[in-house]
Amino acid sequence: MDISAVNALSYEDFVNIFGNVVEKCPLITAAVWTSRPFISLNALEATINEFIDALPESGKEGILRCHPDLAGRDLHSGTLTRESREEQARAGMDALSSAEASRVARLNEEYKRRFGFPFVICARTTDKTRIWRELSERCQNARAAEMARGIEEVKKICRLRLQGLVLSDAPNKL
Ligand SMILES: NC(=O)N[C@H]1NC(=O)NC1=O
Repeated sequence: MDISAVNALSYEDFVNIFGNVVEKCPLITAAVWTSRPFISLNALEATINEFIDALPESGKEGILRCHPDLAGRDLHSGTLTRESREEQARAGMDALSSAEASRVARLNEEYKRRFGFPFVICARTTDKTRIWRELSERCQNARAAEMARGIEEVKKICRLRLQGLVLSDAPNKL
């Protein structure tokens, strides 16, 4: 689908197709629909990012809380969204040893206990080793820094999901 086809979508089709570019936050997609027509994929992405940036802290925390833990309950119970399942699988989260699974569960809980929202990282741009390292290191950050970093990771995830849905006229790099 190219950007002209995106602009021609009905509201319902737009939300059905793009409603999960930010995990479990179709409200964002519904809100940016009114900004069409988009001159490019980058413009659509920028509109989503601007909407996110304009949210109060509580809204940004809400976006982070909509994200499933890496190798967490949703993965084990098969209730991840298709996008999250594919992303987590690519980072090896579905093939952990029991020791690794226990470690990531413990680190996720420690992170959530400290910040009140889950650790979020763009799994498609990293790997298991870097996830371990980032999860440990980022746990030491200040809450405000982690809120900002988590939202930046959400935007990376969103960009890759958009690129999977819309033909871009220029090669986007993360
Ligand atoms: N917690 C977390 O980062 N989850 C997300 N990351 C990603 O790339 N896909 C996810 O499900």
